Amino acid sequence: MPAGVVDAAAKGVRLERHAAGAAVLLRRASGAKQLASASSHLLFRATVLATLALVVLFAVHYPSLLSRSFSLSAAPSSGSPSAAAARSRPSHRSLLGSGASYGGAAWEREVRRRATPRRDGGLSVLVTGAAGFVGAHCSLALRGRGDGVLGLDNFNSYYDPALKRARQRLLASRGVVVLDADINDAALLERLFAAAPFTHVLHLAAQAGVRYAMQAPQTYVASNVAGLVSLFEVAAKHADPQPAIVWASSSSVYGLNTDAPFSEEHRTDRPASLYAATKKAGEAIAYAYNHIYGLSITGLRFFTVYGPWGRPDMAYFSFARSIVAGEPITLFRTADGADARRDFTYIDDVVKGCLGALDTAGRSTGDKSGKKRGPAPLRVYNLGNTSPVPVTRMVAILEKLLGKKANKRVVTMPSNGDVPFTHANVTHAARDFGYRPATSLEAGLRHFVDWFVQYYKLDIKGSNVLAGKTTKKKSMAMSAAS
Ligand SMILES: O=C(O)[C@H]1O[C@H](OP(=O)(O)OP(=O)(O)OC[C@H]2O[C@@H](n3ccc(=O)[nH]c3=O)[C@H](O)[C@@H]2O)[C@H](O)[C@@H](O)[C@H]1O
Repeated sequence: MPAGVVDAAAKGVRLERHAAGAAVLLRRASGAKQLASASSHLLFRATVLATLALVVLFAVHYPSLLSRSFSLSAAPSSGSPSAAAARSRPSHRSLLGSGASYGGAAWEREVRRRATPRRDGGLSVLVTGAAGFVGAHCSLALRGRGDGVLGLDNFNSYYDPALKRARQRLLASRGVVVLDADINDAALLERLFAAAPFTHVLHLAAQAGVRYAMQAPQTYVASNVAGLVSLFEVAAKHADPQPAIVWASSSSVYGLNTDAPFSEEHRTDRPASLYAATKKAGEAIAYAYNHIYGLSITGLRFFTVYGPWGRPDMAYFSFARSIVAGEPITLFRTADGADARRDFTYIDDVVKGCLGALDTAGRSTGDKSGKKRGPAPLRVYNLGNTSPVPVTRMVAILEKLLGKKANKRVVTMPSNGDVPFTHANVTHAARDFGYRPATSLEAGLRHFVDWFVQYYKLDIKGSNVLAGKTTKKKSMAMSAAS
């Protein structure tokens, strides 16, 4: 075969191959096109279905977001507060989410609404530790007089979180929302201050308990030092306007002070526990933030606060439980055989002190730019009862109220942070905001035991609590406050 023919034939074969290849490519291309078109149909349908599902989900949850959760109108009826609280759902959780999920326009609107006072000249207060003992009582009192209140609490398990949840439900039933949030979550605090112009912060979130500090020292640093700094930082640098801050210090800062009664002028440089040391550190930190940023700061030194809805870790509460259960209680005596004494202070008196401190807290003088216009108030007050009582006397009152003898074991006070006595001088608080403690330990414990028996649904025969002997109205003051 001539070479040209061979070439032509070869070219023809190549051309045929190319043609065949092109046909295959074309077929593949058209297949791909069909596939792409089928996929886009599928994608379109999936998008439509997903959108529909989202619409349905939103429709189901929207009411809980804005109405059910915030129309917290189911007030506890008569009967035990716990039962009433259990009937009221913790719906604000679904409403306000938790932690990082907080935010959005609807959330901000609701934060603002909660923070808005309902009376002329009312305060707008962010309460930290609002599901705690003092926090819950103060939140209700503030709300009851028409101030705007928004609470937050991290619901830690230092003591039974179920009690904190019960307080939260009670507050919810009175229109106070408590967010699940930690004071160390600076981003959340910033969002809160961006959403609402809080005029005041009542900062009660803390790691409490004197003796527990031996077991869990870091939790004290995290809450009482790092948490305090976190709050001060946001209040100083992000809040506009800067709020005035009233916060919980402690009688324990007097430590091994022997001058009595304890005055704010006495030395507080001998803390006997890490708890006391963190509260003392808090007072120094407050000084620095006041000095640098012009934050108005008031520290309140609480003296062994007790009452209904109290803290189960405290002696009066745990002793009551042990007496009812027939279990032994351990009483501490000093090395020279003296009874430990405490200036037990009733919760209603402390609430009045907290509100008085808020009402008289002057304004902060700084702004977000870091400038301050002049000195801002820096205050510290004792909130005690001014009449120390031996712990043995406290036990005797409980025995009488519960109609049952305690099984007592007396030991020498271990060196775990305890102090032998506390005794408050409250002349400064009396002078500046009319603080006058008015509740004897007998009366206060009666209110506590009344609540205690109802909350835990105890049926105590022979006690002085039931059979209408107590002033129910008074002991249920917190649940009745609105
Ligand atoms: O004022 C405060 O700043 C602190 O008050 C509270 O501390 P305290 O005054 O130590 O209260 P609390 O534990 O109820 O012990 C009371 C008495 O019972 C004695 N006590 C205690 C336990 C025990 O098993 N036996 C006993 O005899 C004990 O020796 C003491 O004499 C808060 O807990 C604390 O968070 C902080 O707020």
